[in-house]
Amino acid sequence: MAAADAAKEPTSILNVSYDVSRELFAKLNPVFAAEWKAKTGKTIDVKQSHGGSSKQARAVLEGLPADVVTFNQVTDIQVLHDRGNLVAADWQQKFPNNSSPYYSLPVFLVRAGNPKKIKDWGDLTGKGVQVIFPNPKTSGNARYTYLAATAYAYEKFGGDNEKSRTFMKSFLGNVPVFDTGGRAATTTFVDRAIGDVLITFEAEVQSIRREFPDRKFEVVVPSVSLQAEFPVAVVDKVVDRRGSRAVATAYLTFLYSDKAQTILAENYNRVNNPAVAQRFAKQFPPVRLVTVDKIFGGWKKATQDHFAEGGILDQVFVNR
Ligand SMILES: O=S(=O)([O-])[S-]
Repeated sequence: MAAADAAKEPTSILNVSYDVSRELFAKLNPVFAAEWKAKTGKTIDVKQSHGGSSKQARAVLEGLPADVVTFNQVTDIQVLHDRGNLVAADWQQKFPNNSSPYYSLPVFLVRAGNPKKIKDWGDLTGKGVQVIFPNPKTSGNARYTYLAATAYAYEKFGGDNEKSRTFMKSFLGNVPVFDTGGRAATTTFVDRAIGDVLITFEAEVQSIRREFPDRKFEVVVPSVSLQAEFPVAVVDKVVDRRGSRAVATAYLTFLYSDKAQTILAENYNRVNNPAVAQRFAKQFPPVRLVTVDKIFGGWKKATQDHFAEGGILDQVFVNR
């Protein structure tokens, strides 16, 4: 790089991320900064921004200068290409595993002793059970929950659409409040003590359990859940303007390193690195995971069918 360009290199980058990843990236960022310093002699400060993932994607489209995005759903990155040409068309090919350095799934957190005896999705539709998860219109986390429950219903009712819709109507009818993001849903369940079950990513559920040992929350892993991906991308338009491409790319590459994969697994995110996955295997109960591609024909179709204006979500929720 020419001296003039090097002089322009920024001393910070911004990672715009989903709602419940604050603490995770607060752990990863200083490790990356130390590695970057050791390798290049340069100081870098990785700044963080968090919120409901689709809301965050909209903010980036509206000008929030993200050098990188670390989201929880491919559509939230794809929209940055489709609507703003901010990321490359082939962004999913830029990093391993379709640019998804880790994965997770929605699981349940219930109150001490599991008083409502909640074991599976089918236990969440009964009278008197209150279910907490955020709004599928603004939160990727919530979309995984909604689709996981739908996948369960499809299986249970042998693909019968009417029965599945009735199931989803009861399920959604048991949600007393739809927060905009995953962390607000956590606050509703933990601090406001509303609800019998919180449904969110396994990493969030485990971190709540560890943070509040005296509350004796219990984790329940349902019989089937949906694989959640956590895709990442360099925001080309921003890094080219700011001169931060090298450090932004190194940052996302770092997420695949043994060190970062270990931190991810320590924080209850499932990883693909075989050695790290094996070392942490005990903390991840086996679960049958289905995918959006297999059950719903991919995110594009799932979004059109379920989450678009007037889609199945609007129909089953409004008509409850
Ligand atoms: O951002 S989130 O609500 O999907 S965790």
